[in-house]
Amino acid sequence: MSAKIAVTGAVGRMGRMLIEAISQSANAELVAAVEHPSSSLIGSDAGELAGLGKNGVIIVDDLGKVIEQVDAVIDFTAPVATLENARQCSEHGKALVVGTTGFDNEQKAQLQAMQNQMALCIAANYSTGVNVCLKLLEQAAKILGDEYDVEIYEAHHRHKVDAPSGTALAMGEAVADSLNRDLDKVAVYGREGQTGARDRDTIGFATVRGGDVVGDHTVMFMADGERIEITHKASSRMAFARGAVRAAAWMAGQPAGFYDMRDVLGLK
Ligand SMILES: NC(=O)C1=CN([C@@H]2O[C@H](COP(=O)(O)OP(=O)(O)OC[C@H]3O[C@@H](n4cnc5c(N)ncnc54)[C@H](OP(=O)(O)O)[C@@H]3O)[C@@H](O)[C@H]2O)C=CC1
Ligand SMILES: O=C(O)C1=N[C@H](C(=O)O)C[C@H](O)C1
Repeated sequence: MSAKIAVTGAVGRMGRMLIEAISQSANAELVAAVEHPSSSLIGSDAGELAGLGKNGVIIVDDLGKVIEQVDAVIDFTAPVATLENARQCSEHGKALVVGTTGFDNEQKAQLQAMQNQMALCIAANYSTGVNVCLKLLEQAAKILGDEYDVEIYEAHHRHKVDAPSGTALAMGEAVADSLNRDLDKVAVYGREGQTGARDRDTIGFATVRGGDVVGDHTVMFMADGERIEITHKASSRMAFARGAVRAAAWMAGQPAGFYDMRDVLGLK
């Protein structure tokens, strides 16, 4: 049986891609689409906006109007919108797949506190490739230990509003945890001026924004005489969308609790 899905942020870059990915999935069915109340596209056909032709799903301005019809919600919007949608999912016990990035610590805590009322999946990146990279990074960091300097580079399109990317932060956390470091204490977000020599335990982040770059991430482990680089390059948002739809179909059958894409892929 296919899971009945609502997509929030339905007209956004990821929203449209998610609607297309659902149309290609045997395990998911689009039953609702939600957009910002101020959008001129409320009342439009979601399939048509995604370039698929009419599918009869009319875009509404509030998740509350459609939530009873769904098994799971996929939300790729912005932190404030995601928190509001999560509150509605928790009140109705609906599964939620969160793709939004850029939460502050307070927002993260508010989201995580809802895990007892709903099946909640949060991942900064739903592509299979990035989740395999996270696993490889844990292994590399454990083997290489403290002798290698770790730096993380990411590049995205000119419209991205948060930095560093959620994926870069997740990669930093994977490495820091494996090295028994606290990322909040060792992260360096950019360097300028007389910085002094590199502090051994730091994990540096470098951010590039421009053009239509879908998402590039490289983690470098550097020592005297050699360097290892683990790189992921996304060339289509479909890689994220397919993963999120897979997660939503899986989450629809899960008990309340906190999950990420590595649970969905069986990588834990
Ligand atoms: N986890 C993953 O695999 C991936 C995560 N992302 C993340 O997903 C998020 C969305 O990315 P993207 O699709 O490129 O962004 P877009 O800006 O294209 O889309 C976001 C959508 O959410 C809507 N939205 C924003 N704020 C609100 C609000 N307060 N209430 C209701 N609707 C709102 C926007 O409407 P409006 O334009 O009217 O504000 C828009 O339709 C980002 O955080 C991004 O980092 C992206 C790709 C992959
Ligand atoms: O905003 C984007 O586009 C992306 N955001 C996610 C992130 O912040 O890591 C995932 C992906 O890299 C694309």
